[in-house]
Amino acid sequence: MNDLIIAPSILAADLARLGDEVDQVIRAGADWVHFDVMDNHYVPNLSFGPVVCQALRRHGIKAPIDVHLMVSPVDRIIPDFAAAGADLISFHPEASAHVDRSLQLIRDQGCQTGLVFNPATPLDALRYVIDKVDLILLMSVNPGFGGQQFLPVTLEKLREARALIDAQSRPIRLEVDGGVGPDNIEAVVAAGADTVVAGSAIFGQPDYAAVIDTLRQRAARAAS
Ligand SMILES: O=C(CO)[C@@H](O)[C@H](O)COP(=O)(O)O
Repeated sequence: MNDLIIAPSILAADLARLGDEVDQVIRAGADWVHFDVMDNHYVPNLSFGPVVCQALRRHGIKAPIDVHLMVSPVDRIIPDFAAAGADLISFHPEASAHVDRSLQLIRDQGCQTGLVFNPATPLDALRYVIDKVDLILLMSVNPGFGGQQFLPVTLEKLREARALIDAQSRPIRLEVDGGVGPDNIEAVVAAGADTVVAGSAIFGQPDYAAVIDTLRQRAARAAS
């Protein structure tokens, strides 16, 4: 398995102290910053946009920023996030009229690409574009809110996505997002995830290093 990447979702951080929260969670051992963008249209909630991403870069955050667009349409905002310092930009195929074009647009801006699948969305869109995808993100909750319960059907879908990825000749990361924490990280990693988003499981604890350490230890059990 690839090295495990832990990407705390800043949606669950104390947003009044966002720069310090991100510094703290990266110092505590997190790998990426997961940046959830909600537009009150594709999902029934509103979060933050490129200016906040840029503010994190200006604050001095060097860790990769993994932008998850829960917006429709997607193309107009992609260059803004690339300019704001995103490293990877993911979107939902049903939110883009031209999935191939949106993936190419992300690449043209110098970022890595991700396609995101809601719990009830099949992986079909990958069939014709997998050669342009650097990361597959499986939602294990319906998107729009942090702090929801993990949907167990995701495990089967992770296995399906893992088989697809393993049949490719180039690396693609498999990320899971929603309701993931110490109680189920072993199961998601055993099912094929190599990149784990966790919001409330990390920011809801007083000691970020302790919870990230627990997540890594439990994930390692999947390999043994
Ligand atoms: O994209 C989303 C929700 O739409 C996620 O990134 C959640 O924000 C993860 O939060 P937890 O379920 O880990 O609290």
